[in-house]
Amino acid sequence: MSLTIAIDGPAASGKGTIARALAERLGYRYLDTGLLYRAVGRRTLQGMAPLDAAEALTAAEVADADALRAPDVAQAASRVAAMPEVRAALVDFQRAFARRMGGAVLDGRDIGTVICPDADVKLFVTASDAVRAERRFKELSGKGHSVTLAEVAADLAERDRRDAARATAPLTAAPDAVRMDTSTMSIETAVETALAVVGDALRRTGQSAVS
Ligand SMILES: Nc1ncnc2c1ncn2[C@@H]1O[C@H](COP(=O)(O)OP(=O)(O)OP(=O)(O)O)[C@@H](O)[C@H]1O
Ligand SMILES: Nc1ccn([C@@H]2O[C@H](COP(=O)(O)O)[C@@H](O)[C@H]2O)c(=O)n1
Repeated sequence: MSLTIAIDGPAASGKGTIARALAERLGYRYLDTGLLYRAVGRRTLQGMAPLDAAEALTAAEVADADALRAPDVAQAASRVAAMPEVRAALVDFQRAFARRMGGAVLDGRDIGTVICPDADVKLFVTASDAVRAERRFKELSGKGHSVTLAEVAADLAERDRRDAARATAPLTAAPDAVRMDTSTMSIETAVETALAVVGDALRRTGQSAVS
């Protein structure tokens, strides 16, 4: 037996960093569900209509990950993510991924609330607005994007507002999620804190703890 781990939170809170590290330490598969919405958003920037599920998944697989990380793609992703038909088209793929044998870690905005409401572990990862903006600014500048800290902060604020306000699957913590504020945590501390929560779930379900 193995676990399904759902990690949600606002943009640049560090959930992907934690999710990837957990998947690596546990030998689970990892799905960054934001990439699905980014792929759909990118296609709309290219003048195409929002896609059906199969096309979205292909777009996420074939698109160059760095291109999907661009700030205009993030905004487009957040706009298409507010469309119920786009979300509906992506549900089955995400749920099937979570159910496959061998354990899975998924991160996004609605994993613990809508995609995997029965997940064994739910984390809701946050950090202060200033810390998130600083982290994303560093990341984008490091990849050669020409952005200012103020632009990055405005982008995050607009996406968070839209993601939390939409009617379908808004960004919110599941009532049973463990909240983690990573504002003052190093990456190592954040990963160890998440691993401790996973360790509790493994013991609860009679499985051996993470080594
Ligand atoms: N605890 C931390 N301390 C310092 N930097 C961090 C920490 N956690 C993550 N980062 C850095 O912050 C940036 C954003 O992290 P990450 O991509 O994990 O966020 P995210 O919540 O998955 O964002 P998004 O939803 O936009 O994909 C990355 O550059 C990452 O290396
Ligand atoms: N489960 C999810 C995942 C993402 N979104 C939307 O996609 C945008 C980009 O996501 P990142 O995690 O890559 O930043 C995000 O702002 C959301 O609008 C979503 O709705 N549900």
